[in-house]
Amino acid sequence: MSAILAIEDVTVRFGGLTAVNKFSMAVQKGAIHALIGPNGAGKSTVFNCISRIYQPSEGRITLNGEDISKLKSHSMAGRGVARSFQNLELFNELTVLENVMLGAYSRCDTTFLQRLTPRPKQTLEQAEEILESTGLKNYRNTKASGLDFGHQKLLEVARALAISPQLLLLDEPAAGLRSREIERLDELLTSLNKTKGITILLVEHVMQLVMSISDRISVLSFGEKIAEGTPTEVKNHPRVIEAYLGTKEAGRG
Ligand SMILES: Nc1ncnc2c1ncn2[C@@H]1O[C@H](COP(=O)(O)OP(=O)(O)OP(=O)(O)O)[C@@H](O)[C@H]1O
Repeated sequence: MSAILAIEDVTVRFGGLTAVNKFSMAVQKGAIHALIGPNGAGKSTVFNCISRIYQPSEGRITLNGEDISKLKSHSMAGRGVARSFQNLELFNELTVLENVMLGAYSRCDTTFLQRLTPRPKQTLEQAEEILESTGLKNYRNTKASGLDFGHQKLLEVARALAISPQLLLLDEPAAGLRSREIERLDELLTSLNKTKGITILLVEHVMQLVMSISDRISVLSFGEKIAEGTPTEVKNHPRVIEAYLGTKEAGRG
């Protein structure tokens, strides 16, 4: 395997606060990689650097070897990088199908005029296929606002799939989901990874999902990487136990 995404010595400062400090991580092509850590550890900040919403103060980020550190966020879709957001960003008054179809137009390899002239057949067929694979087919004509929360989270993933991504960035996809919904998300992400070869990087607090689907996990605490490895390695790492439970003593308990 080779790295699809490499983060090298990235530091992010907000005024006097160092939110991320010399953070490095490599996501291998075809892997499911999770970025975890306690609240305020710097996970979303790293995510926002990758999707080019934040500019690192120092360091380099490469995608398939290309330095993307200076690119604008809208050019990421054209490079096959899709992301879902922590807070749902759906078009509530549009149907499930329309939401997915619109997702396809965030791929910015077209001019504005071309985007105003849709390719209905191609986009419709692709959207139907995504609804089938994400289990949303029966909700095709339901407004996004009419879905329950679990299906809205699935729709957020479905919309990201509309650009046929090579790398899918998911920001807390399991937040607020019930156990059965987490299992469904687990099956979906595993299937997207195994059958479509999509590399997935997720930030997530729900350990049931992280430990089940991840090939590799990186752990941030106070902006610094404290551990990295397989789920088993990370779960038993003393610094991870300490970061989550507060003290080494608590970790042993
Ligand atoms: N735009 C910003 N301006 C100033 N400070 C920020 C900004 N974004 C994040 N921070 C700060 O950077 C630190 C890391 O925040 P970040 O949101 O990346 O953590 P996180 O690990 O994603 O947390 P959570 O799990 O709660 O979402 C925090 O102290 C946060 O307050």
